Amino acid sequence: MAPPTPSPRSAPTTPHHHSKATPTPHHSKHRLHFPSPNPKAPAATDHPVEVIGLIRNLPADLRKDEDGPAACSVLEISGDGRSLRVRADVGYRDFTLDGVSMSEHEDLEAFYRRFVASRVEGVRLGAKCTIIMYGPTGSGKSHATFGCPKQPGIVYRALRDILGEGRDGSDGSSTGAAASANDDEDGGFGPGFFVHVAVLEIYNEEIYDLLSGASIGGAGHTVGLPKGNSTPKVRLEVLGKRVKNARYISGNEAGKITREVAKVEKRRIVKSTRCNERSSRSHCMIILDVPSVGGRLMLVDMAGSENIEAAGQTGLEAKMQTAKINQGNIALKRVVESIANGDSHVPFRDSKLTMLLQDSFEDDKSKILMILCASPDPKETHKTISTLEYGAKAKCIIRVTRMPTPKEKVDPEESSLLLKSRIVAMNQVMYKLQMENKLKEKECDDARKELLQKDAELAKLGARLQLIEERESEVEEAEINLTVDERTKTLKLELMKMEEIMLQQQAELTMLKRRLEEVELGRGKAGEDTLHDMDGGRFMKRLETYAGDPGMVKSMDLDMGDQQDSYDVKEIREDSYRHIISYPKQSPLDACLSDFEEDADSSVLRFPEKVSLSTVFEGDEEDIESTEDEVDKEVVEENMSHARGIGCLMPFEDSGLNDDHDGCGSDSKKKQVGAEINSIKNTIDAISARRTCVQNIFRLCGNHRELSQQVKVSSPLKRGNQDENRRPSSLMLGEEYESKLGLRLEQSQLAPQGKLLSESIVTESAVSTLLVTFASLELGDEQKSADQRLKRCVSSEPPKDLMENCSPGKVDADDIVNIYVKWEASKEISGSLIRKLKVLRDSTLADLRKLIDINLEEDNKKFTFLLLGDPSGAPVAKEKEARTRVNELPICNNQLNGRVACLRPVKKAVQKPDHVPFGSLENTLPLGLNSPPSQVVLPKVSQINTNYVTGLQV
Ligand SMILES: Nc1ncnc2c1ncn2[C@@H]1O[C@H](COP(=O)(O)OP(=O)(O)OP(=O)(O)O)[C@@H](O)[C@H]1O
Repeated sequence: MAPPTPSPRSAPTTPHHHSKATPTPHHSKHRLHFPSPNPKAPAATDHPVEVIGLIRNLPADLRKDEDGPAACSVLEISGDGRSLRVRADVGYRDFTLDGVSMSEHEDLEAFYRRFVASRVEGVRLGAKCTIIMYGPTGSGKSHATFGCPKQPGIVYRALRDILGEGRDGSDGSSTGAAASANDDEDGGFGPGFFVHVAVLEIYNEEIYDLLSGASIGGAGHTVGLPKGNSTPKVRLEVLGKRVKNARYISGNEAGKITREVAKVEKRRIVKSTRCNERSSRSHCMIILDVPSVGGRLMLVDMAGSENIEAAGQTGLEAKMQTAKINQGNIALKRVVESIANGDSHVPFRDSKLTMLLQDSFEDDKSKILMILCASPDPKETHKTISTLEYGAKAKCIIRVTRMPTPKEKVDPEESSLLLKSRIVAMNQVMYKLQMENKLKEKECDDARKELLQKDAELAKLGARLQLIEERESEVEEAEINLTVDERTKTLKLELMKMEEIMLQQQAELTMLKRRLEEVELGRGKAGEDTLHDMDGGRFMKRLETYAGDPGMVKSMDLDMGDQQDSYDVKEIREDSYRHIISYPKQSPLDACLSDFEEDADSSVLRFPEKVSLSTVFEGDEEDIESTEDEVDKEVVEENMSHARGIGCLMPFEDSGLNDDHDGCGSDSKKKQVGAEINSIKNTIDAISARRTCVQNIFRLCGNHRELSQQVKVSSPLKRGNQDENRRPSSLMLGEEYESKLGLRLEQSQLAPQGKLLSESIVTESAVSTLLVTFASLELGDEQKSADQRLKRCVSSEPPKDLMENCSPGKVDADDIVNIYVKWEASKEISGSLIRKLKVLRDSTLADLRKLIDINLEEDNKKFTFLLLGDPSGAPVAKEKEARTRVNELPICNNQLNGRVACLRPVKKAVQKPDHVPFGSLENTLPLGLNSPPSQVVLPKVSQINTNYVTGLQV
């Protein structure tokens, strides 16, 4: 027993009954165009494909088997007539279809009327129907489509039904030709209908127009049909789902159209096969349009779906042809299966046949009637089963009818529930939004509070900052005020101290002046009247005043230990500048002073810068030589000048000046003067130790310059408009000391003028020594004896020792060394020659320093000797200067008596006290040659002691 054939869930029992079926699990776009919003609601479905089984009768040869029993049909209708049972050797299979018709029981007319007429009627009314003849070769497809001479096929019957020619329908055995004849007789009855008929052939996947080129005649309304039958078929192109430029037969006469169609049907390619003597090798499609109502009927007679082996085709062309035929069949099978399975893709484009059938499957108004042709021959059982299986699947194709949209139809309950749910959802959303809003408001409040708190903190910080700034400003101001107060106090104290010092100095000066005046007055009474004419008398008084001042003695005693200075002075007293005091030839003292002044003036005129110091010379040898020559020349001139009035350190016997003083050069006088000089010299030696006391005197007096300045103001030596500031310091000193001493050497009291001028060699040191001696005599126990000796010296008898010391025989020219003083070359100083000095060979650098100090400005007095005289030479420590002799200095320009004293300035860091709001009190005492005598400035406070010491180095 064969297994039951699978049937659709709700297969229609009758071909005309369209029962509603539940949707199949296979949903495709072809079935679910408008899904129902409510799945519970029944869906309006439709079966677009009806499957009808058409079982031909057994071939005549099988029914009339003379040698054996007739073949038995393997097919039989079961059940309600819609199931077909296929019998096999081992069983059967039942296939439920929409209808089954067996030719042996029902002819074509009955079949048509039972299964097709209703469809055609629909087409006539405007429906669209596609009738597909499917089945293996020889199963009667063509026979059912076109009929036979006795029984017209479905095409002709449809034409008749549409055009009204087949109302009687009784002649079911009439063929196409017969029908055509009858039509001619009837003359047609469908004046209201008009049809277009096109006949196409699909062969080897090409579409041919069977009407094109066909010889069509008759009374039919034909369009574009050429006459003659020899014209080859025209191949058509497919444009979308339709063919392009297909010819058609138009008319309302069924007979005529039938005849024409019957003619062109003959043009189909047929071939005799083992299964079919006239097997169709192509698919034939007849399209009948009813344009007045829009109906369309498509009849498709498919080629046999046999396999190649079964078809008995041999050869490559035959196999290819069979393959092409099967391609259409297979494509249609796939389309049906895809639609039935609900696939998203339906392979309509796999073949030309399916392309033209696409509208039939997709159009909702289109119905498909699939007629499964089968043969009851037992040999064709497997084909029959295959065809039925295919039909059964096509029957499963359903199409969901259009359902109203939700807008068009809304279920009130559903709408209510939906609205309620929506309301609930909206309430929930609103509640959520409200909560979020509250949360946001809370956060906003917190942020606002935090912001306010931050603002408050910021305000506090600002206030605190302002307070701190105010406090800082107050503290700073207080500190500044305190500092200013402290500095003000300090400055006031310093100022007070300075004022006290100044007052004290002024008091001391006043006292000293008063003492000096008293001394001068005392001396004036006791001394010669001539001394009162000169300012030097006042100096005598001052010295006497000092001598009577116990405070002075006391202060002088404090400096008694400065033996080094006294030693130095002693060393240089005869080694420094040597000048011959010139005295007038005629009058004893006036002439002397006159000559002295003349000499001084001349010296000033001649030696503004180089009385004892030479002019600047460069380091070049030629310059040095020229400078040396110039210096020598000047020295000679100086000697010559001194020979005339003043003279220089020269041997007495060589001076030649003795001859110039006739009447004054007696031997007795000479001896007397020499003895006096010797005496003075001895006295100088004796009181050299008291020099410190004199220095203290000068210190108390301010300094010797001040005294000299005061003396010079009242000195008769100051005459005319000559600038005494230009005088050489040596001359000034000599003049000063002379004035201070009240030294008036009268001609009668001295040696003969000529002798004296030439032989009285009084150096500045000697004069200073005289002063020192005098002062010492005034101050010490030996004052009177010294005074007497000085009086003798200045009166008529010069000390013998002095004369001896100053004798020309004791000062040899070889003992004099010319010292060329120069600065060490540097960025600030060019290293040029400063002065030329003459010193004794035994002199030390300390002696030389004293001489240099006299001729240097105050600011340049700090220097260091360079022993080698070269800038690269080793500096000499100051404490070693007293032990270093000038001979150790380098020789200048190969001169045995020439030495170079190279000075390296000592840079002193002057720090001005920043807290002193006043200008510094500069010590601009006229130490230099160019300093104006009128400037009397107190020394710096911080350098008072130093300056005093420096001032005493003279
Ligand atoms: N119901 C029927 N009654 C009488 N003869 C029939 C019937 N069906 C088919 N035949 C005959 O069988 C032969 C084959 O039929 P037909 O050509 O229609 O087969 P087919 O399915 O079209 O084959 P193919 O696919 O090869 O064209 C024809 O000679 C035809 O006259």
